[in-house]
Amino acid sequence: MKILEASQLADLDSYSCKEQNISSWELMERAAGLAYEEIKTRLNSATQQIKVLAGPGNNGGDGLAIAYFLAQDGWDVDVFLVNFTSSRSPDNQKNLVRLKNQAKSNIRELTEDSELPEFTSEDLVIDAIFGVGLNRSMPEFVQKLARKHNGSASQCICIDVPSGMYLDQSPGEDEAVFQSDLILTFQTPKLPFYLPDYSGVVGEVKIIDIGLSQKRLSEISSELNLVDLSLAKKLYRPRPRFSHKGTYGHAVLIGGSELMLGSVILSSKSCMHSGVGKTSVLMPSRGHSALIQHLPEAMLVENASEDFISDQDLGFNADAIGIGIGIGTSEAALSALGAWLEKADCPLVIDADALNLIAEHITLKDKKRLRTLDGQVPKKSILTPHPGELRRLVGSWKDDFEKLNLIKDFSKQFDVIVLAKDAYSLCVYQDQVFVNSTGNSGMATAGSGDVLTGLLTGLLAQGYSSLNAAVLGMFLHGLAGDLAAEEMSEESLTASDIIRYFGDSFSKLKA
Ligand SMILES: NC(=O)C1=CN([C@@H]2O[C@H](COP(=O)(O)OP(=O)(O)OC[C@H]3O[C@@H](n4cnc5c(N)ncnc54)[C@H](O)[C@@H]3O)[C@@H](O)[C@H]2O)[C@@H](O)CC1
Ligand SMILES: Nc1ncnc2c1ncn2[C@@H]1O[C@H](COP(=O)(O)OP(=O)(O)O)[C@@H](O)[C@H]1O
Ligand SMILES: [K+]
Repeated sequence: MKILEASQLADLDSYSCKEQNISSWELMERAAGLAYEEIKTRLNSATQQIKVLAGPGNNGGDGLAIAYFLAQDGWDVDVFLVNFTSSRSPDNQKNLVRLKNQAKSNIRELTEDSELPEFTSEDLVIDAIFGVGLNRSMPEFVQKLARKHNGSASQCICIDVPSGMYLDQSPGEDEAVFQSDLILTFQTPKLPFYLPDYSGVVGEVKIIDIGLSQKRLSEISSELNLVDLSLAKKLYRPRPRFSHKGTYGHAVLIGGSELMLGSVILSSKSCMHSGVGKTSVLMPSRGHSALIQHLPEAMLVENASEDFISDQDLGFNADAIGIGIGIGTSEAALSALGAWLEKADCPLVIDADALNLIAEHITLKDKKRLRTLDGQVPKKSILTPHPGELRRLVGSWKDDFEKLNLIKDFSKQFDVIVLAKDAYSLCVYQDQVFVNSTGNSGMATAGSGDVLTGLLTGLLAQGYSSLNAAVLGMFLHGLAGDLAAEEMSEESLTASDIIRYFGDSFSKLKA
């Protein structure tokens, strides 16, 4: 699903009105009507007091229409006109006149001199002050209002976006943003919903299809996408009936060191469950018997050392290699990694300590040059850093938008795919950004990343392009975690459980 910028949304909006031969007011009426239908299903207590906060723009226009519909249906509504300017958009003005004529709700004006309303646990607040039009700090009294609301026990439904949220930047340190329980957003998801900087204000998100032009939407080029089931289905390649294990590739997992052997076993198991034809494992020899015990399907590659990975020749052609899990940061690991990066002639997934070693050997002042691993990270490799590893690779960022730019720069510089793992992982290739929609906090448990690496390596070996393997694998991994959590709770979820739900996860792609 495309994620659009404010200017693209405005374009889509006006194109749709022309295409459908409706006025902008009629579109607002439709959007507000659909938002109201959703609000209605959530109104359960007759004692609930509804407070609509409406700004003077089109977001406020939505709010005034919603207030009108609520009052029509007999709800008590207090409407606060948050008048930070004396001008109103024409559609807002039209809705205000209609609301006044209806004479069923209490309308009060709030300006910077007004006493701000109280919010209690009985209140349902509908925040329609600013939508996607916010382009500078909210006026101080609106920020005070947001802080007062956020400090109360009232419920809040935000229309389109929480007031105070920017689509293209994080809030300043002292800037207030309305905390939402529910966001009813129009037509397309908005990027900040998925970024850690806004995590404190984003509640449940419901995307409302307001019937904007599908034709125009398909024409608008967007480099930002939310990876949902329909996108994942497009990437998935069904298995031909007449096929054999050679059809699905030979994956190799290279990982482990003295005390970190379980992670490679986990990752190999994940790979074997990805649909791959064969999985071979190169690991310290002291882990060999454990691997065969836990994963008899896997094949072992001889390894010269008991404790560290080596750069032993495989003796066959690998279709994909996943490297780095549990290798540690010793000289032995560094030298084996260097050798593998140099000789690998198949796509790679690079994870964990391999990333730390690479980060250490990027010249800090001039990230253009790799020193020890000089230019050796093969192009189109998938790098899967968690936030700590990412920081070591690309440097520090002041906010999520700067982080995204650093990742894009890094991806361009080394021509690699960066899968930045997080609550909503971001898969970035050059300027293209894929935001994952699956996953849950039950996956914040040791080994979940190892499972992802195995899955990605398996998909790569099956012939998916690096970008498609990364995007599809990221989605399937989170989906398996979600399905597992549904059955067994987030708390008791372990990384091994994620693998057990790969089957159900793949089934969703075929449904
Ligand atoms: N795009 C769409 O498809 C639709 C949009 N609609 C609504 O329209 C909203 C966008 O409306 P607007 O473009 O009128 O913008 P807003 O209602 O978000 O903001 C109003 C105006 O305030 C001004 N402004 C921005 N930051 C300010 C600040 N810090 N202090 C003072 N003034 C500031 C801007 O000029 C802006 O246009 C959407 O979020 C949505 O709620 C809906 O009515 C239906 C359809
Ligand atoms: N709160 C969360 N919501 C969704 N996914 C999460 C959450 N926390 C972690 N994950 C996912 O779990 C995995 C954790 O990876 P990582 O930190 O490398 O784990 P490990 O190193 O223990 O294997 C990533 O894919 C990440 O996206
Ligand atoms: K809003």
